Amino acid sequence: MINVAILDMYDGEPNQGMRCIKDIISRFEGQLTYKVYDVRGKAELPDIKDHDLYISTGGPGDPLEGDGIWDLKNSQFLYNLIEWNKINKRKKYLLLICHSFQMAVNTFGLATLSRRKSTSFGVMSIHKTAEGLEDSLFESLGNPFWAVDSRDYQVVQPKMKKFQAMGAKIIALEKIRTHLEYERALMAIRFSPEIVGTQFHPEADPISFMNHLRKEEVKQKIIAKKGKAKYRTMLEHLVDDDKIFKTNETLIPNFLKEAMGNILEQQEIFQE
Ligand SMILES: NC(=O)CC[C@H](N)C(=O)O
Repeated sequence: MINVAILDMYDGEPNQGMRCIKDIISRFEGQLTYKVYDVRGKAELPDIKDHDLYISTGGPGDPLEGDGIWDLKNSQFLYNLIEWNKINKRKKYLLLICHSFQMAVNTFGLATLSRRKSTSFGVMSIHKTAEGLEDSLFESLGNPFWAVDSRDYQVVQPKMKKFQAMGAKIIALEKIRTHLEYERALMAIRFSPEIVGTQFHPEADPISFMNHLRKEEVKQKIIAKKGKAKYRTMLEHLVDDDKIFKTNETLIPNFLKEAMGNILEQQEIFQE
């Protein structure tokens, strides 16, 4: 049994992410269990030796802000993980979601983080790059594929020299936006063979998002900002089998299956 560390970045705020992540892990009954660490609320982070598999969640607020304690511990954790994987044969695997993805990009200095002109919220198309077409994380997903996006911040202007030095790759981008002044944001990065992250929410399931959209204040806000037609389209996208449902069923399971396979194989070959 492999014990997944869930690094909870929600800071005590109500969210759908934790339930969705636990739900996906529970599909691997008998193979995976999990333990939750309250990274922002309690500055809790596991010792790198304690787990082989990590999922770091989304969360509210500005990804460049911390309290000088938990955020530094988190950066240190990321550096430790990279270092560990450089020198050990038994690797550690990490999936970074949304807020965690943004923080990792900042820690490694891979791109610019900025506030968007308006919130991105809804079911969006995600576009694989040439490298993304070959990445195991996206196996069995179309191009584009669809995912829930929910954010005020964006990762733009990749520093390609930093990417090269780290061996990192951009594997997905935002849809092309018609206004020239908007840059196309990075939606997923393969940081290393073991570490991968997405700006969108691969854990989201249709139920969680539907419940959210049905809340009167959320509904009114979307209608006021985007119009009734857009609100209707969001609901339609939710029930399509090939959109959120497909991504929820595919992406994190791809990550978990590959990591589990590698962890078990390395355990067998490189016994202490
Ligand atoms: N859903 C998230 O994790 C949001 C990430 C970040 N706080 C933003 O607003 O951009």
